[in-house]
This record gives sequence, structure tokens and C-alpha cells, in this order.
Amino acid sequence: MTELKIDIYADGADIAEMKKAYQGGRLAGFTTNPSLMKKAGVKDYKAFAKEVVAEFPHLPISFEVFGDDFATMEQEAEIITQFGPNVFVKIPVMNSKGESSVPLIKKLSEQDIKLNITAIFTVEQVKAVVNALKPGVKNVVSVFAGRIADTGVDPIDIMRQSVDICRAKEGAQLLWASPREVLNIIQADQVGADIITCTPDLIAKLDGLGKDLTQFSQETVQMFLRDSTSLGFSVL
Ligand SMILES: O=C(CO)[C@@H](O)[C@H](O)[C@H](O)[C@H](O)COP(=O)(O)O
Repeated sequence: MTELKIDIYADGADIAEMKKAYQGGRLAGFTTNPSLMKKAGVKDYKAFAKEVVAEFPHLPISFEVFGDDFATMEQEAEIITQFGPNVFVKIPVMNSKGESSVPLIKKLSEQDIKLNITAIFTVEQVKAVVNALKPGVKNVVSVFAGRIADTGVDPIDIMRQSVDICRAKEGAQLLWASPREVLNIIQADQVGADIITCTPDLIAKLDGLGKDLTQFSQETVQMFLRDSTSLGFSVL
């Protein structure tokens, strides 16, 4: 069995799926975002958050602000942080107009609000965000490695540099966001990221970690046989 040092969080907003993922025994926390809440059909943000916090009072959970102007984000952050002592407030690194959230991040961090800064893609953004965080307060810095890879860029170097920047600030934890495959969990562990947040489907695939490849080859052929038998086809 491959030993992982990294904390694995579940990324989603479907409470039944979150509970199921937690029962697997590997989870150290949860993240959500507006797109995941839309997909899961969440109708009432506060009711949803209350239920999640009641279900997992002992695990870190990140809830995102919905506002796009900094005054609204600030008000929402002050409400979200009161959802529970285990709650992190997710603030996007910029708003939809591309205006930097760094001044707001600094303001909220100075109030000891635990933050998860999200939608980070560059080392420059990591530097600016970490610089704004109050030392000693637990914070999460979420770099979207999978979306970086979607542009054809290998995210490893960006993630390595991000780990180093976070290590220099007490309390800052680097989160590898948007992983696509189990290999990314190994890579995140190897670069020294503190957290990786994965969909429940990806978490389920962790059962394949360290599996014998010849055995996996045979199981794959057995799957083809099961399906060809059930289809009843023959080329003869
Ligand atoms: O909370 C976080 C990161 O802190 C996550 O919910 C984060 O938003 C998601 O992992 C990403 O948005 C997922 O990206 P993608 O798989 O849709 O490309």
C-alpha cells in the first residue's frame, strides 16, 4: 500500500456523496464551490452549510463567498466564518472583472478569519496572497493544478514553488485543486502539498493505488469478457 502524507479532502456539494466518501475512512476535510452547489441542486446556501457543518463538526470545510464586489464578499465572509470553528471562507484571488482580492484578503486575515484563497493559477498570485495572510492563522492557498494542466502546461514546477512560498508563512497550507487522476494525488504528495481536494469518483479510484499491473491487466480482460458475454456477440 502506498503511504500518502497529504491530506485528502472531498470536493463536492452533494451531502449523501460527502457522507459516503467520508465512510471510506480517508478524508481529512471538504471543499465546495458555487459550481458544485449548482450541480448538486443546492437551493438554500445557509441550510446546506448548516447541515454539512452538523454532519462533520470535526473536519475543515471550505465554503465560498458568492458576491463579486469586495464589500459583499467581506460581509459574506463575516457570516460564513460564523458557520463553525472548522469553517474556512473561500475568497477568489480576483473578482470577475480581474480586480485583485488581495486587499480584502489582508483585511479579513487580520481579523483572524480562516481563509481558503481559491482560483489561483500563477506563482505571482501565490506570492501576493501569502504575503497578505496573517502569520499563525490557519489558511489554505488553492492552486488549480488540473486547470493549469488543461492549458498544456505541466503544473509541477508551479506547485513546487507554491509549496515553498507557503512553507515560509506559518499557518499557510498549499492545496492542489482540480486533480484529474490518481497520479495527481501521488504528484501532489511528492511535491509536498498539504492538501488535495478530489471528487468522490477520484477518491473511489484510490482503491487502485499500488495495484499489481499484471493483475489489473487480467481484471480488464475479465471486464471485456463479461461485457462481450452479456452482449452475446460473436465475430464468427
Ligand atoms: O475549494 C476548492 C479549492 O479550494 C475546490 O472546490 C475547487 O474550486 C475545485 O477543486 C475546482 O474548481 C475544480 O476544478 P475543475 O475540476 O472543475 O477544473
